Amino acid sequence: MKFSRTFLNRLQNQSDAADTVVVIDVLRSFTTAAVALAHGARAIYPVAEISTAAALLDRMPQAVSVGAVVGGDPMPGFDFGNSPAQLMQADLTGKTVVLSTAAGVRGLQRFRHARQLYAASLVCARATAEAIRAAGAREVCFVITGEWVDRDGDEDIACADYIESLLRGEQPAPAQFAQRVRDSDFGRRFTAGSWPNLRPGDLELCAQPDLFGFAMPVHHDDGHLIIR
Ligand SMILES: O=C(O)[C@H](CS(=O)(=O)O)OP(=O)(O)O
Repeated sequence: MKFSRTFLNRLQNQSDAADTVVVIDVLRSFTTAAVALAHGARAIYPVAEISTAAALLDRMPQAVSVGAVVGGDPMPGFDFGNSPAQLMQADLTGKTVVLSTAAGVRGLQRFRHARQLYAASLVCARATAEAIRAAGAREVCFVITGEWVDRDGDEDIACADYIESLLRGEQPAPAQFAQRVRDSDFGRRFTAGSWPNLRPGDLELCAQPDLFGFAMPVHHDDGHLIIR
């Protein structure tokens, strides 16, 4: 198996990886998505544009809207912010979720034509590695969504390192990757006390390796991406 990395927010090095693409967003989109599925959501539509989210919500009035703007403040008018800790308290049994976030969802849309596409975070890292192996991947490209001019993105790089190590047949110690999530530039904002919508409870959840035993393959449904 061959491995590569792409950084969503760099103009350079944007490969058009077409085999297996793993879009990583530990803080917080794909931890939020995993919690939503674990709490009963039947499907998640990751949409980048607000207009698309609005159209889907019009078509599916029972759907739950989850999202945040760049920086992490909740999307105005949505039912929930991009907060896994908040969703842990919600009963989403049988619900459809429309997820609109600034980085993770954009990464999925950017690589929507990959042969196999996964949304991944630390809470489902081992299950993601197992799903990739079972699908017979030849080339795996990890997309790092959390690197910005003022953030190192190491929460996502750590998750990529962990999944890649598992795929190489190594036995990595999960705790070191969890610590990197906490120590990342964005991770430290959750404990700084100066970002009211970035709360420590979210960081604690996002830094739990393999909390869930399922992967999040992304499929196509009537012109939209869908995670079931
Ligand atoms: O809401 C979040 O935690 C982040 C904010 S930002 O876009 O990285 O500034 O969004 P996400 O898409 O989950 O990375």
